[in-house]
Amino acid sequence: MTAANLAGKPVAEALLAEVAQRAQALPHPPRLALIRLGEDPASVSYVRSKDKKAGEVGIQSEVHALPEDTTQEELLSLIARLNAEGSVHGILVQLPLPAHIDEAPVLLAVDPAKDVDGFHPYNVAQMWAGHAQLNPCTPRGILEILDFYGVDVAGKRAVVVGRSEIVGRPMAAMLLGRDATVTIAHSRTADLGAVTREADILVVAVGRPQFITPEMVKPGATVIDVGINRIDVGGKGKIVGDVHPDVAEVAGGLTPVPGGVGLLTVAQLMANTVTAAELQAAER
Ligand SMILES: Nc1nc(=O)c2c([nH]1)NC[C@@H]1CN(c3ccc(C(=O)N[C@@H](CCC(=O)O)C(=O)O)cc3)C=[N+]21
Repeated sequence: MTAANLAGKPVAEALLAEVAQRAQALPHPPRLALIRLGEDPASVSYVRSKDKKAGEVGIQSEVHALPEDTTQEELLSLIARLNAEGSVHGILVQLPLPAHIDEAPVLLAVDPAKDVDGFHPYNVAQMWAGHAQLNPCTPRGILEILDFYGVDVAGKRAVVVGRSEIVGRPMAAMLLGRDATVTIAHSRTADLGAVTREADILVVAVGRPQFITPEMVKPGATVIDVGINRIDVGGKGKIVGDVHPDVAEVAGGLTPVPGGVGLLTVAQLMANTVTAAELQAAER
């Protein structure tokens, strides 16, 4: 068997086309503020691609590139200013933040209505309660992939490997919201392979290259690879996922890396920005 390639591109294109239409229909163009501290190359590149994609779908974006040594107070005062600015609909603080910044108060400072990452504790609680308006981009984008390729979720066994606040935990909440039977596995899970082999839908977000091998996968399962690991292969940089390529021989469907989930993370950020703008327009 060889797994269907669950490519992100057609899914992202369909979502972005809908987003562009919704942006057009608004009284004012949606506006997204992207905040980044320091010059971490991955963060620079991610923020650049978000900024570029926004322009393509009619979202006005602005990058606030602050120095690495920006203080917590300075960052909080920028967020307060953007919260108060009525024409700004979405605010994203790129993670990870430098070590001297305390992340929790920063996420708490973003107006929940402008929290296009879905990381504010109010939005996290709404999500677990099953009625969030703004969901974290990566797991929400994964639901778009499942829907696009016709993968049923209700009643299925879903296993999420990884318990991060930005992927694993919200993914579990959203799969539960779609009536899956959900298990969260992690680095301390005993006999991980026995757990992952139960999965009809296996979502892997552990940040370890090629960690999931074929014998850990139920034949025919849908496997979603969230990993983006930059590794060195014979002196050349290469991006690989958390799932070993041989898994394609047992899985029913597999997302590629690159070209899979990452594309949906960015597309879903655009969707969340338009949703935030729509909700704020309705408030006035
Ligand atoms: N506040 C915040 N929100 C985020 O949403 C957020 C963040 N911080 N910090 C870092 C992670 C990572 N992330 C990705 C964005 C785009 C791709 C992406 O475009 N991937 C492409 C290209 C891969 C590449 O060349 O790097 C692909 O998978 O094909 C991946 C990952 C957003 N994140």
